[in-house]
Amino acid sequence: MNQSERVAQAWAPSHITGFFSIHREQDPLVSGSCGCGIVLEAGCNVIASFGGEFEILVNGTEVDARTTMRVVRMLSDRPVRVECYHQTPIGAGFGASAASALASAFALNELLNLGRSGVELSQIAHIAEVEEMTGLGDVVAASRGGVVIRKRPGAPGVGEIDTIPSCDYKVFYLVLGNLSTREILGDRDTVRAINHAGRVALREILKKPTFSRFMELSRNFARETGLLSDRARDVIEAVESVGGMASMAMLGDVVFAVGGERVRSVLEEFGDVGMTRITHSRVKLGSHP
Ligand SMILES: Nc1ncnc2c1ncn2[C@@H]1O[C@H](COP(=O)(O)OP(=O)(O)O)[C@@H](O)[C@H]1O
Ligand SMILES: CC(C)(COP(=O)(O)O)[C@@H](O)C(=O)O
Repeated sequence: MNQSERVAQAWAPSHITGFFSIHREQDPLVSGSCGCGIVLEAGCNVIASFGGEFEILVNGTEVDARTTMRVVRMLSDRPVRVECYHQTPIGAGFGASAASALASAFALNELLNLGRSGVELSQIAHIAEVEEMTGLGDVVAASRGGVVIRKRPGAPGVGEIDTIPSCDYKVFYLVLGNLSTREILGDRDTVRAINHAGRVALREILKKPTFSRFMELSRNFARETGLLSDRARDVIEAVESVGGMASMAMLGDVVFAVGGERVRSVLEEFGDVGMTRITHSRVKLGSHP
């Protein structure tokens, strides 16, 4: 196979944040977020190959994927084609931009024989997310897997994280609408509300790091920040009425829920229900079903 025919593949998990606080410094490596979230079996597959020009396709369509383009420019000075195939919705609080940035970094490292380490590549994806304001803590979490507590902000290898011991719970989700992370992170009043509620939630989860406590604190966070839409609140109450647990995926108008088939039935009354599960997998080479 000549070099121009080479391709490299990587996969990274998506991630839903339940609650967070924002920490922005001059240096993107020490910028990020604190909080807690769940890493998902559904993520993003990336195929990298050589091309006549720099090209990024997202689900088959050429788009202005600035976060991923930053990753490309940090790793390659020759034209490459990066194809991102998402297994979760985009712009809906699933950390899709982070998953694609991570998987792109790993695929390009393989394609170009760069010899970078996992932490170095994850830091490049984190920098791209922070500088494009499409995320703060998703890369850190997706680099670890499971239910990840971000105790101190910063890129992989810089921030401090821990985990909540958990099973790979089945996670249902209902997409009610999209939110722009960039817009929300740029709104001063919302950021102030997020930081206050996020600090309280982090303090509480560290006292009792259990999955049910995470879900309870996430729901309270969504209410206290004013980010929870009326419709999402109705959905969460309906899930809780059958003994399930639910909250809002940050930052998307999306409800995520756990609690078995009775929860799926309740959610189906409100619209099309997606399903994935928590995973302890993390970014890796190759594709992932
Ligand atoms: N490869 C990519 N795939 C999807 N979105 C991308 C990609 N690269 C950059 N983006 C940008 O990231 C945005 C989605 O990021 P965000 O609003 O944080 O939501 P989420 O990360 O939860 O999907 C997209 O609207 C797009 O502008
Ligand atoms: C919540 C958010 C700031 C954005 O998440 P998303 O919209 O999925 O990119 C996340 O990056 C985090 O730091 O927890």
